[in-house]
Amino acid sequence: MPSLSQTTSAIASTAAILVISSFIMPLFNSNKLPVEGRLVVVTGGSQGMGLSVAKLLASKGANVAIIARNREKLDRAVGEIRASAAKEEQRFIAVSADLTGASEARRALEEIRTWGGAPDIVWTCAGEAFPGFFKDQDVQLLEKQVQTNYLSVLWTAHAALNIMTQSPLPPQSPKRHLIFTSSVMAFYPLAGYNAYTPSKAAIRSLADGLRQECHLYNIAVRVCFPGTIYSPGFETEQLMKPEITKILEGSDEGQSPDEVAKQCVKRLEKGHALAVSSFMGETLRAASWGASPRGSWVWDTIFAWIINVVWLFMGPVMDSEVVKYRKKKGDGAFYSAPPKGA
Ligand SMILES: NC(=O)C1=CN([C@@H]2O[C@H](COP(=O)(O)OP(=O)(O)OC[C@H]3O[C@@H](n4cnc5c(N)ncnc54)[C@H](OP(=O)(O)O)[C@@H]3O)[C@@H](O)[C@H]2O)C=CC1
Ligand SMILES: CCCCCCCCCCCCCCCC(=O)[C@@H](N)CO
Repeated sequence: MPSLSQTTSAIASTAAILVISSFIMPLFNSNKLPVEGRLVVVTGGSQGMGLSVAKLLASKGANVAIIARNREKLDRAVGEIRASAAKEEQRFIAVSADLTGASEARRALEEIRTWGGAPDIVWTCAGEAFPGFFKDQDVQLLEKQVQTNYLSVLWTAHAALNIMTQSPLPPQSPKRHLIFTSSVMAFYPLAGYNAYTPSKAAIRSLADGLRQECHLYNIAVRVCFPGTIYSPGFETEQLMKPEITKILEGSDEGQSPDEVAKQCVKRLEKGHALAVSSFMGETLRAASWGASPRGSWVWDTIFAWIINVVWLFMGPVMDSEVVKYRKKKGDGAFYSAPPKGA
């Protein structure tokens, strides 16, 4: 039996090693996402999180190309991005394209290649949510959300990878990156977002598979999982969001687009494959790791054990909110109206 003093000193020295190494290790950790002088493409870069990402990377010295549909918003955004630049010689361009079409995505990226060469980093931020009850949404709206949230990423990634692999970098160069934007709801779907969330979950799946495949080209594949972002898109979605959805997502504090960009970039610079932007994101990710690479082996493993137990209680609590809401509104309140004449 070790004595009490032996046990105490073992614990104390382990703690000391952990504390000291947590100060020393960062000194050896290089930035995994250097952007200075490199070409970054940001889809959905004309507003919200995409614009914040573009401005932040411009402030770190990147040349930035943004893609979105609306020309006026694009032009205004490029002005803002240019104003954030670190140096005079950085270059910026805005390309208008609807990324839900494969040929448009290809054209936009080819236009950028002609302008500035093959991109080093392609970060997809384009996406939009139209919350509502699944059964009440018309099929066009269901399809549109798959197109804007999933197909736009699929086409962008496909075109980008083809362009990147046609102009290989010298072996010692920092890695090229494909970065996708999903949502914390890829980890925990909520009522009212069922036309949107599956596309965000598909993005995570695409990233996990492509990350493995892209080791063939030494290209890093990453995903960000923001929670609520107080963006122009969020204001629009609030107008149609069911009350119960607002209740369910109410415990998420939300972040400004600038804060989301800052938090995601910080974690991508550390090399996180699944980059969250908040503690809520970390909590929701904890029980959803599967085989994805962890950010911190020790912390993510211990936290996952804890959260797996927490969900035993939180899952039913969240579901019971919906049942409570149904009872408050009266059973049958959410049924569809019978067809006319029936
Ligand atoms: N807001 C939130 O609470 C959350 C958002 N997210 C995700 O984060 C990302 C950024 O969200 P947010 O900051 O709210 O963005 P916004 O909705 O404010 O902006 C969306 C951007 O994407 C562009 N875009 C939309 N559709 C297309 C298209 N078909 N082709 C090309 N560009 C398109 C828009 O420009 P234009 O309309 O001119 O094309 C705009 O630049 C999205 O992927 C979103 O799904 C994730 C979690 C939470
Ligand atoms: C383990 C215990 C945790 C239980 C708490 C669960 C709370 C869930 C909050 C989810 C917030 C969803 C924000 C994403 C929004 C989004 O993607 C859209 N706004 C798209 O635009």
